[in-house]
Amino acid sequence: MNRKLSATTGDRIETDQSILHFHTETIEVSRLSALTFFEAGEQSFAGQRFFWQNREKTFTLVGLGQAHTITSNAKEQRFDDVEQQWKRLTQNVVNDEHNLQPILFGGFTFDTENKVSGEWTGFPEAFFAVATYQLVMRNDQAYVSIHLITDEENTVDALEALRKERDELIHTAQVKALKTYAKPQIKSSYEPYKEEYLASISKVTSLIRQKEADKVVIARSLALQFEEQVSSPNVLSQVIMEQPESYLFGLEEQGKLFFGASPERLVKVSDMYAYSSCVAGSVKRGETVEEDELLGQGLLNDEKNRSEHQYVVDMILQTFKENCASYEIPHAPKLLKIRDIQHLFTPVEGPMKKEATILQLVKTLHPTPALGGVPRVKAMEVIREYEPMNRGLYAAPIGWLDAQGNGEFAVAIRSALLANDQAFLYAGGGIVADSEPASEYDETLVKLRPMLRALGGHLHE
Ligand SMILES: C=C(O[C@@H]1C=C(C(=O)O)C=C[C@H]1O)C(=O)O
Ligand SMILES: [Mg+2]
Repeated sequence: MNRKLSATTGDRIETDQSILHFHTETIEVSRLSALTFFEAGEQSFAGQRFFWQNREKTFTLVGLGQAHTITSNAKEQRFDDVEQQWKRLTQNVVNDEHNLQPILFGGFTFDTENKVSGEWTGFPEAFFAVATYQLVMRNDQAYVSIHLITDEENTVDALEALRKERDELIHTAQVKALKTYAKPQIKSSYEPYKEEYLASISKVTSLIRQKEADKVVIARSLALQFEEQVSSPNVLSQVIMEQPESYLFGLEEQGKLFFGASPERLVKVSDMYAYSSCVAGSVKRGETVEEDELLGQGLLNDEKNRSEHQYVVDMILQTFKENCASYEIPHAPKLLKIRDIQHLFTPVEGPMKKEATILQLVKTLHPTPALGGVPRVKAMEVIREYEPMNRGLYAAPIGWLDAQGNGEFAVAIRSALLANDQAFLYAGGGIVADSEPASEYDETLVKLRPMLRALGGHLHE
């Protein structure tokens, strides 16, 4: 049975342009797979969908269609811009006892000053959407909301049409057996600027030795050409099966799907309490338990990796000191082991100051030295000079927030952009004084592996 939980009708929102009404209505549904719900939108909403699941698998979010989009090209102001637009849009949305509010999902690009054209050309510096049909799965319960944001006064017919389509989508998702997809067939692959990448590691290392910077993260890409077009549900089904210990995300926009499986939390806010994580320093998994332990212990004691890690800890800690009333942080990193790789990991948390918000934390934290470098501005200049690509949403904040200020953003690493019958996979690593090109290259291969596997590849496995 689908139970009706809440309805707010006709909240007035005054924007600069017009008066918008934000209608939301939520029902509880008895059984639903998030992936089949995503798939149910294949006919009508391909290109306007999103998928999100947290690492703990306690919160899953799917969006079909766009009731409203918020974009910004305001450079450093894009975080404030999105925050203000979202506040204005939700100022009258009433929270119900189930805390099922409309959710805004999207991301901010890595670097607004990057002018390199390519697969990301035309993508806004911030892109967020409120779904027309929103599925939230929390604590084993599934809720489907419809959202209608319009300047029309009379919405009776429009809402009725949305309810009808909602029921059809749920029905399709519930009765359709989960498809098993064949892996995409790769026709060819290449590593753009491989030589330039290797040369840049030497150059950046020498810049660091000359004290021009302390740490700079340099990334590269891998391009795949498929035999035929690859669908979003296909690749999402692969990452859901293959990467259970990571944040899973997918965002369709401009006919492409940006997706990934990231182990790295940028920030989570729950009732004005903030959580972040320092993830930097890497080694592969071992073939045996013993080798895995040895590699892990080696990583914990490795000076080069500990220094990569410490820059991240120092910077995130500074942000918590400024934005939180107090904070907690362990004195030494632990190991974070995921399928293909192990990282040094230090969690940070603390109660936020009254004026702090999730998007202000995202703005202050991005890019952490795990993805940018130290000092930040210099590192960004070095990245622009030595990385001949545009990162787009790779290494950037991706996630969600609600109208109450709760939400979570991951760092969009272990990610790829799927564009019809092509894909671009991205990976990088933290360069410090004693980095070596060959081992950094190998580290990127390990980091490319999850997306490569999901896309039917098996290079270097
Ligand atoms: C840059 C990436 O990962 C980051 C760099 C790491 C490193 O250099 O050790 C480890 C984790 C991430 O913070 C990536 O996966 O592309
Ligand atoms: Mg590294």
